[in-house]
Order: sequence, then structure tokens, then C-alpha cells
Amino acid sequence: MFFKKPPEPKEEISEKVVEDSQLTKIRNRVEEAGLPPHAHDAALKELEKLEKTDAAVAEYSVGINYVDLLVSLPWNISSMGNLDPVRARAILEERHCGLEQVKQRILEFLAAKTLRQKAQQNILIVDDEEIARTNMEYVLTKDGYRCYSAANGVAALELLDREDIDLIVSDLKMERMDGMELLASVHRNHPEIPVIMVTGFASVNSAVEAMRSGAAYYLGKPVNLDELKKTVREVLDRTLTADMGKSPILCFTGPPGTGKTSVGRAIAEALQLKFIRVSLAGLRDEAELRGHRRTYVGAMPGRIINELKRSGVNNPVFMLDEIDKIGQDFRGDPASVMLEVLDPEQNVKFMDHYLDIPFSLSRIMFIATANDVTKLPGPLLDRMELIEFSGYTEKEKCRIAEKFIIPRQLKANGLRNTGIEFSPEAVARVISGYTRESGLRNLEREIANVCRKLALSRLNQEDTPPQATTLEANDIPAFLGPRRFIREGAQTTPRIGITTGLVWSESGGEIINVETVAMKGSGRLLLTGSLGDVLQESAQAALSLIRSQAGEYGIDDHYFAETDIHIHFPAGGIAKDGPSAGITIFAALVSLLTKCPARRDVAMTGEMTLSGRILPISGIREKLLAAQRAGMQRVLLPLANKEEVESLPPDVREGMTVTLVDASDEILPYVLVKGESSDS
Ligand SMILES: Nc1ncnc2c1ncn2[C@@H]1O[C@H](COP(=O)(O)OP(=O)(O)OP(=O)(O)O)[C@@H](O)[C@H]1O
Repeated sequence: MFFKKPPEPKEEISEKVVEDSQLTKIRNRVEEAGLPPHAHDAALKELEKLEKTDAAVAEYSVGINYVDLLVSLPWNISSMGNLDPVRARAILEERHCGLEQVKQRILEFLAAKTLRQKAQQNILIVDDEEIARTNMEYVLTKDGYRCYSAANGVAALELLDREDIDLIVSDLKMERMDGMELLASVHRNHPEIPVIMVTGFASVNSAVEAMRSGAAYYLGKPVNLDELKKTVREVLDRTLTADMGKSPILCFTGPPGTGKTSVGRAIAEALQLKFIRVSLAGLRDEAELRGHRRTYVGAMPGRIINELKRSGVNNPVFMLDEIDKIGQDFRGDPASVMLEVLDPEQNVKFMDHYLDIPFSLSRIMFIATANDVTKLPGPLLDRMELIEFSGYTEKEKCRIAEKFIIPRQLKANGLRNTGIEFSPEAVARVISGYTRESGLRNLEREIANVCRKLALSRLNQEDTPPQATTLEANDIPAFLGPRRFIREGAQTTPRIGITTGLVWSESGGEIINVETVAMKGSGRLLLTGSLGDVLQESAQAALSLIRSQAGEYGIDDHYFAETDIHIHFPAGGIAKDGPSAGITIFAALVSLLTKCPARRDVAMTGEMTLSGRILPISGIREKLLAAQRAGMQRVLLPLANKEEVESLPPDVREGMTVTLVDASDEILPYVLVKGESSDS
């Protein structure tokens, strides 16, 4: 008979030793990490469980990973930050061209935060020696702080209940309640108040103990008053920066490629804080943000906790990119998760399912970005301060290309200092012939394309010395092929029943055509092109208005009963809705029914009532930019938008005539080509 050999006892011992040493190591890390009490307790509880768990079972490594996460999270670690508005402005200017209003609003936002925090700097001095209290109070008051004093811990706690204290400077040895007890109580009940410990019994041990118990700093006695002033300023500056997350969340909104992400990055740099960016596009499951419970196999913390662990600080600038693109099929309620993350009332106790104990997100400065804020739920929008990034004019694009994009691409392709330049006409040709966008993404891509081809040709002629080259507009097709876009508005001839409208979409303004035809039938109105309810109703209202005034347009009374009218919006793959196509539909129908061709280089937008009044619309700047890109000669806008139109920079209207209209009959002279009515 064959018996299996029992395992060697020696091996068993060595496995146990390894296991123990791993536990000892991680226990030491727990003790050294200076965890807040609730995290410390959670770590100890898990370690206790691990001691009774066999290292070979899966739960053991799950437990080890959990404790490892607890000790690696930046519970108390913040970057120093720097709230110098002059520096912040300089960095924003250096990284971004234009965007004046955006920069101004960001600086105002930061300034308000700074001032609000600075206005509240109250210091509590706790010492049993009156002379020490008086001295410290004297220098700190002189430095502009409001000082309160107490002779022991008990008196200090009473004062804390009454006053709004920002910092405590406390002696260590005192009657009734000493500094360490006070520190423990402050840590429990007012964890946001930093404590600087001062003592005459300065020793490495007491310093380490105080710091481990959560003191922000440690000073020996007799206090060097200059050092005290410096330390107080540093600690308060640190909390000031750390508290920056407590005001409304900034939400950058605008078309793609207009600099939202890169401005966020520049803000972090200006404030000397770390930058984290998480894209929420297509997010399907709450667990991706909040983690899975540890009972699931392969559970992990969510993206927020993971990113904080990676950054190593609890006060980064955290960009939640594309918050409007959270997947439609999101499991759980995206708004409630986002609220828990962003709302200062709730995010102090953010719960990640994996972490299973609260982690405060209140020190983070969140910035959300969205292309279309109308998709955001109301309660979320309520807590956000919207900053609009609008599309760029052609001139702005040329300037940004010259100052930022071309130098960046030349450098990226090894062409710096080679004398290669783009003439302004060449840049303008790339913009008009190869891109049609509000932002700068495609422009950067096309310029990169040119630079890569230049790099290849330089490499092929390595033996001949490089010559300075200035690219002209005519050189561009050799690099990018035939132009992809033409300014069709200016080139197309007037047509019966077709007009040009302007719409706003999340990628900026766009032009659309409205096409109409009439055929023998029984008075039906057909609408096609993925139209929403509001748009369909606008079409019905426009037709009713024309029917009610048929005589004025010279249309026979019986005509409508014997005719079917079809209105079509091409690009049926894109859903369209909203009231602002009212006047475009009206003009197309009048053109169709009166057989007067409609000009294609006149674009229009405006809501129309059943009585023919024209109501204001939104997205004026983006729509004007779209008209400009398409080479329109004239744009018709509601008179009610006059103020907004007048406040736009002249660049936005350049090359076009903007005409403000108030009623339906004012539109027709600009659109219909009189005397050219035909039967075709
Ligand atoms: N005003 C500007 N000055 C200089 N560069 C700019 C400016 N605006 C945008 N850019 C550049 O354009 C590129 C695209 O910008 P960015 O990625 O920030 O766009 P975005 O608005 O975040 O787009 P999306 O909505 O698609 O995320 C970046 O390389 C950025 O540096």
C-alpha cells in the first residue's frame, strides 16, 4: 500500500514565519501611517481577522489589499498649494490665448475663496502661564489675527463651542486638562481645526507622540516668536488651500476642443495643486465610481478613491470630465452619486463600497466639464457655477495656432529651430479648408499631419543642409490633399423651397437646410428628419400662418386641400428639436408656395408664434460662428436678442451682415429673390 508523505514540519514553520512577518510589517505600517481613528480601527479589525485566516485562502490577500489601501490613502496629506492671484493670472495667460471672460471669472472665483477664508482667521492660545499667553497673543494680533486665550484644556473646549476657531496653539503640560487630551478631543469633535503644540518639555518622544495624535506642528519652549508667526502662517495657508473645495463646484461648459480640460490643468498648476482627471463618458455602473463591496470576487475601490490613492494627496484639483455623458443605461442613479461626490454637505463622508468607511472629499477642488448642461439633472446643476467656453472665431484660431499649436507640433515632430514657419494665410487655409469645428482639436490634428510630413521629407534630404521654409496657403494641399470643406453658402444658387437655418448642438453651432416640396395630395403635412415634438409643432404653426394669409401670398384657396406638403431636414441620423427653426421653416414654405427661389447665403434662426411674431433664442454666438464658417453673407436673428448681439466682439460678425427681425413678413425681403419666381 502506498501512503502519501506528510508535509515537512520545517516548511510549515517557514510559511507561518513569512505570514507573520508580512502581518508584522503591515501592522507597523498601520501604526506609522497616522491614520484617523476610524481608519485605524478598521485596519486593526481587519488585521485581527487576518491573524486567524490561513494565508492560502483568497480572503487573506483580499484583507491584506484592504489594509494596504487604508494605509496608502492620503487621509491627512495635503499639498501646500499657493493662492497667489498674480501667479495664477500669469500661468493662465501663459497657457491660453484669449478666453478673457473665462480667466476673469476663474480669478474672481479664486479671489473670493481666498478672501472668505482669510477673513475668518481666529486663533485660540491655550497656556497656563499668563505671560506666555500674553506674548503670543501680542505678536499674533499684530500679524492681523484675532486671538482668544484659555488657561487649560477645559476652558479651551468651552471656548471652542462658542467661537469659530481656525487654529489652536496649545501648551502640552497644563492643569485640569493637558495638551494631549485637548488634542484628542479636538481631533474627535473638530477635526478640521489644526493644532500647533508648544512645550517646555520638548523631547523627541513627546513631539512624535503629538504629531502621531494629529498635531499639525510642534514648537519647543521658550517659543521663538518669529518661528511661531511663520508656523501659524504656514499651517493656516495649508488649511486655506485645503478648504478650497468647500465652495460651489465649477462646471466648464462649451463645445469640444475649446480648452476646458487644459484650463483645468492650468488652474491646478497655478495653485500648485495636483491634477486628476476622470472621464465620466459612458460610465455604466455606480460601482465604477464607488467601488464594489469586498464580498464580491475581484472587488476594487471606485475611481475616485483609486485616483486619490495614486495622487497621494487629499486636496487635488479633480476634474470630472464629460459629466453630461454618463451612460444612458447607468445602473443606479447617476445624479445621486454625483451629488454625494460634489455636494460639500455630503462629500465630507463619501462612502466607497470597497473602503467601507467614510473618506472626506471636502478638500478637493472639483471641476466638472460638460458639452451640454441641459442634460444635467436639476439638483446637480443647482450646485454648480457654470463657466461658458464658447467657440473660437477664425482670427482667434489663427492666433492660438501661431502662439501655441504650431510651436507645440514643431517641437513634437523634431522640427524646432529648423526655420519652418506657417504663413498666416496657410493657417487660415487649414482652418477653412480642412476643419469645421468650434474648438481646436481638428486644427491641431491637421497641423500635426503637416508637421509629420515635413519631418519625413527633412529626413529624406538629410544630406542637404536644411533650408528655412515658410509654408504658404498654396502649399497646404500638397500635405493635406484637396480641401475637405468649401464655404458652400456663398456658392450655391438660390433654390425654391430650400432655406438655411442655424442650430445649436453640443459640438457648437451648425448650419442645417430645410427642404420642402409640394405634391398632389389631400392636404397632408409630412415631416421627416428625426424631428422632436417641438420642431414638428413649429412646422405646423408656420404652415397654419401661411394658410391664414394665403391671399396675401397669392395662393389659391383650394390649393392646400389638394396638395401634400413634405418638409425634410437632411442628416436624418441626428435628432433635431427645439423651436428656433420656426422662421427657417416659414421662409422655406413661403418660397415653395410662391415659387420664389430662396437665397442660400442667408442663414436664419428664431422661434415664431402663430401670429408671426419672432421670439428670442439662445446660443447666438455659436450660431453666428457656424454661419461665418459656412461663408454666409447675412444672418437673420430675432430683434429680441439685440442686446446679446451687440455685446459680441466684432470678430464674431466679421464678413456677414446681421439683420434683426421682429415679425415674419420682415424676413421675406432678405430671403426671397424677387422677380425670379418660376414654375420649375
Ligand atoms: N485658448 C486657448 N489657448 C491655447 N490653446 C488652447 C486654447 N483653447 C484650447 N486650446 C488647446 O486645444 C486643445 C484642446 O483643448 P482641451 O482638450 O482642453 O479641450 P476641451 O474643451 O476639454 O474638449 P472636450 O470637451 O472634448 O474635452 C488643447 O491642446 C489645448 O491646449
